Amino acid sequence: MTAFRSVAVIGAGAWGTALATVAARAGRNVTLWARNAEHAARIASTRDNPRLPGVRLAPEIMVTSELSLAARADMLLIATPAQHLRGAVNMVASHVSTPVPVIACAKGIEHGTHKFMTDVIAEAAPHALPAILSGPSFADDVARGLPTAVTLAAKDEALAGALVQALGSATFRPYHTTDVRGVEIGGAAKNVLAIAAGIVVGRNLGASALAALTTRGFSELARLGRALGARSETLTGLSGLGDLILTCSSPQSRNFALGLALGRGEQPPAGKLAEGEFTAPVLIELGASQNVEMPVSEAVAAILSGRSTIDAAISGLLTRPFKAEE
Ligand SMILES: NC(=O)C1=CN([C@@H]2O[C@H](COP(=O)(O)OP(=O)(O)OC[C@H]3O[C@@H](n4cnc5c(N)ncnc54)[C@H](OP(=O)(O)O)[C@@H]3O)[C@@H](O)[C@H]2O)C=CC1
Ligand SMILES: O=C(CO)COP(=O)(O)O
Repeated sequence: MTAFRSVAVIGAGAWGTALATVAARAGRNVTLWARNAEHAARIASTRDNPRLPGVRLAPEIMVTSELSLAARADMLLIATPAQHLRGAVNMVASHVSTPVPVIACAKGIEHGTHKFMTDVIAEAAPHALPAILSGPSFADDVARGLPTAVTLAAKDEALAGALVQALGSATFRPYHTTDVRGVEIGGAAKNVLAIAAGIVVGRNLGASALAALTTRGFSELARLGRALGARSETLTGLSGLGDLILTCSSPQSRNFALGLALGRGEQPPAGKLAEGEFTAPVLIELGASQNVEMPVSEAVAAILSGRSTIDAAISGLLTRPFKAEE
């Protein structure tokens, strides 16, 4: 397996910037690609990205808006929002003719197609070796070198292991798996559930309610995962339960912060990407197509679309028939 000496990160947002830092720390030659030339030039000269304020970019990281420079790396990390991943991979694909690993770092499901991120990569870049990186990891923590652990999945175990070797370090510990779908489901669903958790806190429903919501949220994440063939150890692992715990318990999460504002009846934070907002409608369509009950996700989707008030959604969840715990 190749040593993966060079890494390009496509998308210079908070997560792309943190991942560039991680790859540099792991000893790779790193290129960070921003779509906007002015933005790229400003980050390159100031070594600071306003999307991840307070983090100084290591001098050895090359920042560019030239896609041909980035696309020649030994592996590509795609760190755009989930709904823009196809567009980004389409652009990269025209520069890639060898089987290079393309790792999805976004958490979501594509609107319209219901496709998960690695399926989008496989369609948009037929030469690529799709993989996914996901797990409990705030960009700010990762960039500052605080200890974090994530899951990295590829269908080929040797490839997943080699990618982990290339990106891992003492403070960024990826665990490898071949359960690509399990990793994708956890990352997508937890963002929707984190909005619900934020609402619970914003409405002052108490710590017991938050624990109940998080646990019942995990139940529906796991039900959907099982229906789609995910392994239980993935669902209870870093990219499933691990990321759910993180984002359902911290206002540092933009999804939780969105729910918190909604629950308090305040304006949601402006200009902050909360993927759960985009994932919610697709997640419940996917659940329905699999005959999987997802009441918490459905409540979030109904609130976000204006089909339900928060009070009606909470009352709907609390008056569901009693049933056996599974
Ligand atoms: N932040 C975090 O802690 C973590 C985020 N993630 C996931 O990473 C993904 C990205 O999130 P994050 O970096 O935080 O979001 P940000 O909003 O910080 O950044 C998104 C970046 O994507 C760029 N972008 C948007 N559309 C395109 C496009 N079509 N082509 C190329 N680049 C594009 C934006 O460019 P521009 O600046 O020009 O607008 C921006 O730099 C999400 O799916 C998120 O769930 C995963 C783990 C942790
Ligand atoms: O995915 C994340 C942490 O694992 C980041 O969460 P938010 O997108 O909710 O900020």
